[in-house]
Amino acid sequence: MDEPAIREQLAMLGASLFQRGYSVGTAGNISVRLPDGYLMTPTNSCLGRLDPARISKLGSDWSHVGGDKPSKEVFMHRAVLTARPDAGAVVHLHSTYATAIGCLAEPGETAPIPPLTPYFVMRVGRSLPVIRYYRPGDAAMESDIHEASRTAKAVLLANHGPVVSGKTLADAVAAAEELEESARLALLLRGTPARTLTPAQVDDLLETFG
Ligand SMILES: O=C(CO)COP(=O)(O)O
Ligand SMILES: [Zn+2]
Repeated sequence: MDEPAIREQLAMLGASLFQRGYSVGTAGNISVRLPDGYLMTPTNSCLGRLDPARISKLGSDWSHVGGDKPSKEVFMHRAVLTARPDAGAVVHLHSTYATAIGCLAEPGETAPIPPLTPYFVMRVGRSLPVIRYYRPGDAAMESDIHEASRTAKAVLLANHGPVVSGKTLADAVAAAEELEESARLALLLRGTPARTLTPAQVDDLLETFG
């Protein structure tokens, strides 16, 4: 896909996430890797009303080269895209159930959402590291997210929300949706003796689809 088509797709998927309640107000941001840099949603923009022509463009050195002023979370996106050379896009949301899990007093460090269903394992993977709270836009979060992203497709920012990568923008969006549904299941089943997938079943999924 060329850059104009990716801009259109970004606006279309942003609107789709917004319309279905995965993002409210001006929460969340999305980035896409390009051959000559990155596209990033503008700061304070609503994912439901992105103008393809005004989406921010950053050069390969992450400097702002076009469009509106980029998201304040450039450091968050840079952390993931530099740690994961295979990742083509990053979606950050404040989706309700994943964020709720990130607000638990003890969400756990690496597996705040258990492997309840195959698609969670296939889309998000084995681990979901929890990153300690940082103020939105704080450049200090970059090293923690970078380190965790070397081995995890997605991380959960405590008291803030998920950050999910994918090979393509469509993959990253699908993984963010799957993560939210799994968080919802995990909270629905909280306190109920649920059956999770076994380590062997998780291995089988990752060997087959990973
Ligand atoms: O989700 C957000 C902050 O974490 C939204 O910030 P931006 O509007 O700067 O992208
Ligand atoms: Zn945020």
